[in-house]
Amino acid sequence: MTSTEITTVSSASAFVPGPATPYQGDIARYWNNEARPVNLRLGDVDGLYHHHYGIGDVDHAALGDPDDSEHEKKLITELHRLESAQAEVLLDHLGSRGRDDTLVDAGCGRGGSMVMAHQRFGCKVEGVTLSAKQADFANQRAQELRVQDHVHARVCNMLDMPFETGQAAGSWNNESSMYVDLHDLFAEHSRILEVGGRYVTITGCWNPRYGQPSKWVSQINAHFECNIHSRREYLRAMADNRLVPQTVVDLTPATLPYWELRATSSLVTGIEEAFINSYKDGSFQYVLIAADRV
Ligand SMILES: C[S@@+](CC[C@H](N)C(=O)[O-])C[C@H]1O[C@@H](n2cnc3c(N)ncnc32)[C@H](O)[C@@H]1O
Ligand SMILES: CC(C)=CCC/C(C)=C/COP(=O)(O)OP(=O)(O)O
Ligand SMILES: [Mg+2]
Repeated sequence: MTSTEITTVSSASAFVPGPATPYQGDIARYWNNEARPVNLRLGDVDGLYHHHYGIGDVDHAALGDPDDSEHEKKLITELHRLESAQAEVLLDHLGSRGRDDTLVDAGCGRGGSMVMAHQRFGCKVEGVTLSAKQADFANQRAQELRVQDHVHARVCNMLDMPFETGQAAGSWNNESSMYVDLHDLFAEHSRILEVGGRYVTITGCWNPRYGQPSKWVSQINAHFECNIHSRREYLRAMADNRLVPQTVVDLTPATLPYWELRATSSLVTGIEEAFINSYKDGSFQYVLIAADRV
């Protein structure tokens, strides 16, 4: 039996096809097995679980004295605040969306951004992830928050989503586009988005001005089993798929305080140095791109 013929059962959806490629099978396994305290402890702060990084200045007054017995707890709360601030900025770039709209979170993780989008716009939010564990987690959270009629995750390949052509008023990738071919990805977003719809991504990308992916970028790829694209590739693949950038923001200076704070916490994972060094040597950038579907 080939991998495409295999079917698996998940409580997130009755029948889901097996992974489209062996690589996607590896990524599904990766996220099914993921339980890093840096993600779970931060999510426990307010019940919004993120798998992305933070932006904004650190509130040193909120952190208080490092010798304080509550310091670690305050640090976790602060890191989480910066990660939620990142999601708010992504949602800002979706523009004003109505209650009757459908938004699509491609690579939705545990669903924190989906809940935030619903709370902001009142609309329906559909998420896709390769991981059954993440989809179940996101749907469980939606149920606990009583938003399950509006927020729903499913196990599905973002390159082949079960949405009608033009069904979505907005869609996004929050740190999930480094797992797929960008031409395939933007062709699919372009298909599901209505004309005039909005696409937003926040991503880490290598900087063409540096030349090639640096050793730090290669280290990040190996750590997460992903394939970071260049900034140039994003813009080219969008242009080829009727996605016209309206805003490009270099968030690198805004994310460095998050990383420097995280590097001092007990929840370090060992990847902090690669992010800090690559952001500082200019080989890697944290960017937001918002594009109009034309
Ligand atoms: C780093 S996490 C980001 C999660 C979420 N966007 C957030 O901000 O919390 C990457 C996500 O991309 C998803 N992913 C990777 N490749 C995918 C694919 N081909 N189709 C659907 N989801 C995919 C993973 O399952 C995971 O949920
Ligand atoms: C910007 C880039 C290159 C992102 C790669 C994708 C990724 C793994 C994001 C964070 O996930 P996470 O929140 O699970 O990671 P961590 O455990 O490090 O917090
Ligand atoms: Mg994290």
